[in-house]
Amino acid sequence: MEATANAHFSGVRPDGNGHFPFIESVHKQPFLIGVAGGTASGKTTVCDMIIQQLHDHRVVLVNQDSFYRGLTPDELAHVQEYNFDHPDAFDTEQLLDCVNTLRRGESVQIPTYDFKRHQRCTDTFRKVNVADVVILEGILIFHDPRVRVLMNMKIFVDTDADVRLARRIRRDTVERGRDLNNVLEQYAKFVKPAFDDFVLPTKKYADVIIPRGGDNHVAIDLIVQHIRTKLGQHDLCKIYSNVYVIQSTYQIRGMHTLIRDQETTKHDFVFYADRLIRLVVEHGLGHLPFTEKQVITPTGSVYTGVDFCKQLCGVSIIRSGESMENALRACCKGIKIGKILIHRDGDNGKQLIYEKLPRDIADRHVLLLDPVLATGNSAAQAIELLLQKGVPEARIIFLNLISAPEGIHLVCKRFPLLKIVTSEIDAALNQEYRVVPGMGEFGDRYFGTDDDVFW
Ligand SMILES: Nc1ncnc2c1ncn2[C@@H]1O[C@H](COP(=O)(O)OP(=O)(O)O)[C@@H](O)[C@H]1O
Ligand SMILES: Nc1ccn([C@@H]2O[C@H](COP(=O)(O)O)[C@@H](O)[C@H]2O)c(=O)n1
Ligand SMILES: [Mg+2]
Repeated sequence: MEATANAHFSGVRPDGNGHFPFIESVHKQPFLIGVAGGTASGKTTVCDMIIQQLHDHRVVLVNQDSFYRGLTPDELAHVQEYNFDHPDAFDTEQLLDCVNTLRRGESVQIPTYDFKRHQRCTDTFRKVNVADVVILEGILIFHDPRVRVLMNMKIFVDTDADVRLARRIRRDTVERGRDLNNVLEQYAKFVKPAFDDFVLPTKKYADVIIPRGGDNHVAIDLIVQHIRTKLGQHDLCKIYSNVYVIQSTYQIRGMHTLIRDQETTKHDFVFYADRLIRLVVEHGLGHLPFTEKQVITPTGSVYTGVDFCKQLCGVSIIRSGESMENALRACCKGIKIGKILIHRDGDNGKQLIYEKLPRDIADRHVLLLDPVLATGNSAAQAIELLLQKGVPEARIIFLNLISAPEGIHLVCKRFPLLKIVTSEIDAALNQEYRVVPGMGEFGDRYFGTDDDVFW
């Protein structure tokens, strides 16, 4: 990408929330958790425990059972031959519709199912309102990739088959009015083979596997703690539409695990921090306006694409921000990069002591670089300076690896038009104003000036 002047801007306009239509708005919908596992493994019990512990959030439970297809008279006449454990027993299209409705923030009517009659209760629906967390639970809830892909977190409840069978016998004879012989026959003929063929193969999709279901309080506490952290991030993205957290993947979480580990060597820290920085920079560039452009390919065909925004520059907040310059240069050939040094002046705030910025900065989009957003004081001071230099607030994109909620509140309240692009939002600041869990002094670890480094 060239970083020369004279770019012309696209006709693409931000929507009412200031988003460009090509940017996906991740994390704005309810946090979706999938809970799968064999019959009577304790899925419902685990969900109830999670809901109880998340009492200060709006959580709704949607059971896959509600989407069982009602049996036709013919199927009903041969119910002993019907496989309720096969994926086709469920109306997954309807389940998908309901989940998507909830994701759009709308309430939905969920069907109710009668296990005694093997029928839908045609006149009874359960209204499920919009919530912070939606839990989808069912033996085959991970089976359809279209449903699976919507989940922010996937849990598999793993309970011994004998224990499950014992529970199933008790439940089906007591609650579902079944005869013991029929329960055993159905189990051998359908439930067990379908578990092996359809349920167990979905265990690999789980982020968390809970052995022993509801008895495993440690696992459930950890899951709830994780959901709370994620909801914190989630809430911030809902409050501030200008905060973008890059979509989390195992690769990204793996890189974060490495750079946050105090025992990671300087070499590895730099390597993985650089990879993450590159991702954040690329995501940040995706928020720049663009123009449509047609080119002729070597086959002589027309390819209609886009042309990058050319009026941009980087500004790093010294010293940590300088670690992000290489990634920006690698993405934007010849980009101008200015610098701002903010010196801590006692406990009462920050003092700017150095700035070197492109003279025409007011005409450019600015990518502000600092790997950690903690209190937000340095960032706010740097942003104030950019505004004084004539940079419109809406043309500033602040890129960082980790943001603390306190910093996000400060920056977003003061500068509502600016965008923040980050790779993770952490839990909070501690009493020393350090981000927790955080990753320590980024500059020291990156530039090797930390006395305690392990290498
Ligand atoms: N840890 C447990 N100890 C004893 N009984 C349990 C435990 N977990 C679940 N149960 C019982 O086993 C049956 C099945 O549990 P449930 O949570 O409904 O499983 P699932 O939703 O996976 O089918 C229920 O009757 C429930 O009360
Ligand atoms: N009419 C029906 C419908 C379903 N089943 C069985 O329910 C099981 C799933 O529910 P869990 O709470 O155990 O996850 C599944 O194994 C079906 O065999 C049924 O018996 N009758
Ligand atoms: Mg259940």
